[in-house]
Amino acid sequence: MSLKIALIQYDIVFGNPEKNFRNMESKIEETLENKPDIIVLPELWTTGYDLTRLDEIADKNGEKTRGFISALAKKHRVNIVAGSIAKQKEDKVTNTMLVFNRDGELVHEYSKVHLFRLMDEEKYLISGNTTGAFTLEDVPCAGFICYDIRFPEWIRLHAVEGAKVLFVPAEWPEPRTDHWRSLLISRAIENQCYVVACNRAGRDLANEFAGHSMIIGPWGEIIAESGLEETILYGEIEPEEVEKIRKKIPVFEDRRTDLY
Ligand SMILES: O=C(O)CCC(=O)C(=O)O
Repeated sequence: MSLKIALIQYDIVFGNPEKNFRNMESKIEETLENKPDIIVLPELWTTGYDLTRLDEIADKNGEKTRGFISALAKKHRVNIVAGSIAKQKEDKVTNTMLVFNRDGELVHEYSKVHLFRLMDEEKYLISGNTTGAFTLEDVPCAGFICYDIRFPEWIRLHAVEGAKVLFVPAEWPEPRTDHWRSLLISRAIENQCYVVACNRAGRDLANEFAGHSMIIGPWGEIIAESGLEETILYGEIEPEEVEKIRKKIPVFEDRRTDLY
């Protein structure tokens, strides 16, 4: 079974959830002519990195985003890996990924485990401590957020437990585009799985972002890759391929768990 993916490499309007919700609705609708099975959004797409105003603009209990994405997923019968949002619960804010199935049900919630100090995340957010694993279309998947991809041991845990597709929403800055590309390709090769990574486009007050959203296969091959600009990137994945690659080079069987 192949799955069609659409990645919305969106230029987030800084600190303006209302505009971002409006824009995202039309972007999601724009993907529909390609009949995607899964739509993927970038990190913190409702607010961008407007961290000093989170009191005002974070989504209280994630309710607004949940209602909005759930309705679109159900209406269009499409799975949506809804990037991440600043989710406020009592006085704490997390950088939280939400995943919805074609019935509009929330099937997964994951808060970024590794906070990125270079962008002051640890001053305004608290980290998550739950698994990235979930199932979509009967395929075992896992989700991580941006800086998380620098922690192969965290991602490995999920691959060992069976994840075949790794989703990565991000706001990755342009000066480290090489790191972004190399880390994503490495995570795909070493874990012998698909990597579906949706970065934002554009700039905010402090950073220009890298774009270069990517779909990478379990052999490390680039299935689709965008440039810097705002765009929608399309590609197809075949989760059964993962088993073939894992049989060809049985990395998981060859691990020396007696040593490490
Ligand atoms: O690790 C990096 O270089 C970028 C990470 C990042 O921008 C983030 O986690 O938001």
